[in-house]
Amino acid sequence: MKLNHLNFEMDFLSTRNVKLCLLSGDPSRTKLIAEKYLNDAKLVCDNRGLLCYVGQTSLGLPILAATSGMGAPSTSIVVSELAQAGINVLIRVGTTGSIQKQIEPGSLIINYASLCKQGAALDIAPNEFPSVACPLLSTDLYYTANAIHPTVYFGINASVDTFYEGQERYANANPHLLRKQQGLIQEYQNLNILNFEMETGTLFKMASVYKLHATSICGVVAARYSEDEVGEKIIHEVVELTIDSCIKSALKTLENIQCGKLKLNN
Ligand SMILES: O=P(O)(O)O[C@H]1O[C@H](CO)[C@@H](O)[C@H]1O
Ligand SMILES: O=c1cc[nH]c(=O)[nH]1
Repeated sequence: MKLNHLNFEMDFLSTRNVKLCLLSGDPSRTKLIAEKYLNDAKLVCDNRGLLCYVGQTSLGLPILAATSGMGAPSTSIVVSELAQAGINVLIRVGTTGSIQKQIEPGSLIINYASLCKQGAALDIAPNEFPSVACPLLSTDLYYTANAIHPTVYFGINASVDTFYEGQERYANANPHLLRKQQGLIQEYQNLNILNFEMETGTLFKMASVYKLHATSICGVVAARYSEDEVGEKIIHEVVELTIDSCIKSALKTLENIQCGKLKLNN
């Protein structure tokens, strides 16, 4: 039987012993991972902008590079189907906007927990259910990233459903944000939240409920603490540099699992 959206046979991955996955919001990042960082990558799904490739790490063992799409509803479909297909470790490789002044564009952030303000997650677990990463996976990723990149941060993010209103962007088709969105960045800065993005919170809740292991590493591509218009923008020049380090770090952590150096409890 085929999966509803990922379009490959339910047992396609398990019969090839593929259990580890790098999950990106952007399909072009999935393609990049497959073509530049994996050996012998083969496209196994191309449906609705959701790309999946099976390829091998430098250890000659298989992993999946998959697309979540943007936001929690799409992520929830993809993560559920990957779990049905036997994936049990997921590392989100994404982009993010920093809200803390010390975290400049070009830095990496590993999130070990999320303030999860996402509608889709409410269909999976109660609002109060913690949105936490796998601690062992996150810690290993923190060390691998530090060996690769000069500026790596470890902390809590806010996962929200909108890129504009939900992240207090005034340079928007709708500059009249609801009162509850006005001052959001300041409020979250005071809560020591490091960054905004749109998938991690739901991924973490799903992983806990489905008994999977998940974590998240993102490149900082926007400085949301900046008062001027620059802070509202994605800095595209920084994306490539940070994403290269995110992918290398996440791959190294998956290789640590493959060679037995990192053991995750079941
Ligand atoms: O770069 P990706 O992984 O898509 O992640 C971030 O970028 C998108 C918004 O531009 C959202 O999906 C957000 O979470
Ligand atoms: O500011 C940003 C940058 C990337 N992704 C987001 O969700 N927000």
